Amino acid sequence: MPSQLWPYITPGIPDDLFERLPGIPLSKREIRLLLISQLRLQPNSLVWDIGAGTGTIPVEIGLLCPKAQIIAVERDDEVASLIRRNCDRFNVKNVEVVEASAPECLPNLPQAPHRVCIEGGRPIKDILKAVWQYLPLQGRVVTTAGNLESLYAISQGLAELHARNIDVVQSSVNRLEQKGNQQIFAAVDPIFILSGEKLD
Ligand SMILES: C[S@@+](CC[C@H](N)C(=O)[O-])C[C@H]1O[C@@H](n2cnc3c(N)ncnc32)[C@H](O)[C@@H]1O
Repeated sequence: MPSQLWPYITPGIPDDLFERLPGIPLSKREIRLLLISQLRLQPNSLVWDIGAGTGTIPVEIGLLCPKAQIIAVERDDEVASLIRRNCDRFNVKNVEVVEASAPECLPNLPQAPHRVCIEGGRPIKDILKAVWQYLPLQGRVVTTAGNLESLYAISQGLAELHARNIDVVQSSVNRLEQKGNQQIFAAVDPIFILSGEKLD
């Protein structure tokens, strides 16, 4: 592991330490922290990350829970390779990258995930409903919405699925940035983080 990446073994890895590909989104550090907190991980959790993108969530979970099994699902093959490289970069060994599209691939994944993070796939409500079929009792889903349409679709989906302990948090984060000769606070795009559990 390059020395600059050590000792990032706690959640909240700075965004610029991940390898990026142009145009491929990344959950910003502060949003990631909220998302990971909402996952309420356990040491041996089986976690599905649907639409894993740059791989920031699998890397963070892999470092936090080295005994967990993390399945990173990504439909784009170049992006899937990026996830593998980011896992190598942080020496994360417990992530399996599945190059496939959800929800079609769900029957072929290791079954009965304790935790599912959904950050990709449209329509999002259909992905949520498909994932729910594979969730065991006590299982928990965390998903994000960056716009009103997704927020509405996910809330409606959670309600229709009779999800319990529904939790919705909206981020409000400002970062200090240099602009010309001034330091200003720039807003990070607000994101809704929605969670729900399957209890019956
Ligand atoms: C917002 S990005 C995820 C960013 C990620 N959380 C991170 O911080 O690195 C969403 C990703 O989902 C992938 N995706 C979209 N629809 C998908 C689907 N149906 N199945 C699998 N991956 C999908 C996209 O290719 C994209 O890379």
